[in-house]
Amino acid sequence: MSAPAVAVRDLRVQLAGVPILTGVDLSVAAGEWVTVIGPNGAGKSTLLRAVGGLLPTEDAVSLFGTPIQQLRRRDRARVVATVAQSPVVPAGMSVLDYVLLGRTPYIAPLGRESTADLAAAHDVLDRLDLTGFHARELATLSGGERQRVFLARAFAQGATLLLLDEPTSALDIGHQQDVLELVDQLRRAHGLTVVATMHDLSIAGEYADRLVLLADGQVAAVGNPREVLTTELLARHYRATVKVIDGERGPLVVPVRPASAPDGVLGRC
Ligand SMILES: Nc1ncnc2c1ncn2[C@@H]1O[C@H](COP(=O)(O)OP(=O)(O)OP(=O)(O)O)[C@@H](O)[C@H]1O
Repeated sequence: MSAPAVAVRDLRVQLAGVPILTGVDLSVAAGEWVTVIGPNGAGKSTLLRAVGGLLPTEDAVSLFGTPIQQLRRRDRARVVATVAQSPVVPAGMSVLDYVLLGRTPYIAPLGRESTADLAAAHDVLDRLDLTGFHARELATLSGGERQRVFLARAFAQGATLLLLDEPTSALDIGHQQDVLELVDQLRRAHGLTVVATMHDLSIAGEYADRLVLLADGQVAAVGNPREVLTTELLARHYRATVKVIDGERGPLVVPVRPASAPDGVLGRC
């Protein structure tokens, strides 16, 4: 049997001396789409950063059977592409140059991008509805346009594992669907594995094979969307009053105004 795309065993992460993740286990099969959900501060982004090799994790994280700390930077970039929640935008950089950063693992040190690299960059820009944006300075784009450029860079990287931290948070409903359908098409066409985080629970359930509910730095539930998106689990871990409706592609989660404000509601604002 082949190694899972992602294997996380007893992952513990402390930041500034504070335990953020405490004993997280997660296994994601090659080709699978897993979305991590959970309330603010649960540790979702931290988990993605650890899986992407952006935090020291000793031997707790392996990608396709190799402990991530053993992968050299260039090799790791061919395996895993990460779209962070708020990537740093280099000052003065054009959209095309930013997307071409995704081709770095394929360009020789001190070399220049090839025609194939340029074609790959233009192709992803077209697919993400960004034709004509290549010469624009990244900093001048709207939030949603910029978010699609961040995704374009990750797609251009041609990695087999995509880590997407709230990839559609700035997108209008149409572009949300376009982007997630594109991720799913790429996944099916190229056997990509996707690990995402999302706050929109209905969308999370419509696209993911499995959901992982993270709460207080621990896995509180894992399973298919119907198993995880239940009124009980969402009330317990989000302190939210919701209705869960049976949708064609998975459960749809609708927030409903509680009969009275739950205890501590002001403390959450
Ligand atoms: N560098 C850091 N130093 C100290 N604490 C940190 C650091 N980075 C994150 N944290 C804390 O770790 C906890 C988890 O953060 P994380 O960003 O992983 O949560 P999240 O589940 O992605 O939250 P959200 O849904 O709000 O994006 C939070 O309490 C956050 O304040």
